[in-house]
Amino acid sequence: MPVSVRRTVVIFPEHSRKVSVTVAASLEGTTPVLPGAPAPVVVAIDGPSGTGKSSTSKAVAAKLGLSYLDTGAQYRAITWWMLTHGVDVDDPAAVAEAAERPVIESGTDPSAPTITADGEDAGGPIRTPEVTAAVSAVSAVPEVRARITALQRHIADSAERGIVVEGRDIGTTVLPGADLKIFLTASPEARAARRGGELKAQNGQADLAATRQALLKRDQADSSRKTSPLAKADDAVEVDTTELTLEQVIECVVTLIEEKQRVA
Ligand SMILES: Nc1ncnc2c1ncn2[C@@H]1O[C@H](COP(=O)(O)OP(=O)(O)OP(=O)(O)O)[C@@H](O)[C@H]1O
Ligand SMILES: Nc1ccn([C@H]2C[C@H](O)[C@@H](COP(=O)(O)O)O2)c(=O)n1
Repeated sequence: MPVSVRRTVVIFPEHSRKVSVTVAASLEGTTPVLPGAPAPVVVAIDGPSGTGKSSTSKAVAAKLGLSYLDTGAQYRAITWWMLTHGVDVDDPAAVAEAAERPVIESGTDPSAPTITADGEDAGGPIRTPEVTAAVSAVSAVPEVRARITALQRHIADSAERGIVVEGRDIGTTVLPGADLKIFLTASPEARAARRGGELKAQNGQADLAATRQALLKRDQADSSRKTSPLAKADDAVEVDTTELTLEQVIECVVTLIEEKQRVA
């Protein structure tokens, strides 16, 4: 819950002038909004699996003092809840009927994002192969999308300093009025190699061909569903990350945001 704290903050250091302001800061450490701070900026980052959305969005948000929302984690959390509550995830009617039941909560600190379902930490279980295999089917159900989209808009509206929201349909559907829209891409080979690197670190081995197949299968399901499929918004900036390091992608997005803020 927000509390009021008095802090002395140097707003114009170049003039050695200290200005004392009363700022609202949350006990969880949310950065306060200061007079003269840039206007809140809303950034949508979309793209297929393994293009670097999460890594880039988290780092950019941390650098610029913005909130961060991983919308894929929300779809994974509702999928995990359904799998553990006996809902048949291959039956769209059963999924639709259960869509309102779990309470899904996201923590938006980019240095420690969290996700819970009915208060239970879902951060680990949502990354299991079972959830990954079922999430495209669950997230295709319109009732699930309506519920999660409303939650995402509420979180974005509440972000005082601005937010980086990453997913598949943020620029097209969730936040069509975002200040900046980025669409990340990369070749299937590059994406498989990146995911393969993660799997190797976890299990000591990785089957690159199978990883590539699984990525493409999920892309196909996410791009072909009827309700808000994975798609680039007409006004999104496309960044092909195939030949870029993660640091270069982060720098590119930070520069695009700063340019937007300068002209705003
Ligand atoms: N430009 C890059 N060069 C090399 N590796 C990268 C790059 N961008 C991201 N990675 C690595 O690729 C892996 C996948 O990145 P990340 O999870 O950010 O992708 P994503 O688009 O969010 O995927 P998903 O949609 O499946 O969650 C991570 O291990 C990350 O460190
Ligand atoms: N805005 C979004 C975000 C995610 N999804 C679905 C489709 C993905 O396959 C799945 C998991 O996302 P990831 O954790 O891999 O980013 O969630 C979606 O439909 N819309």
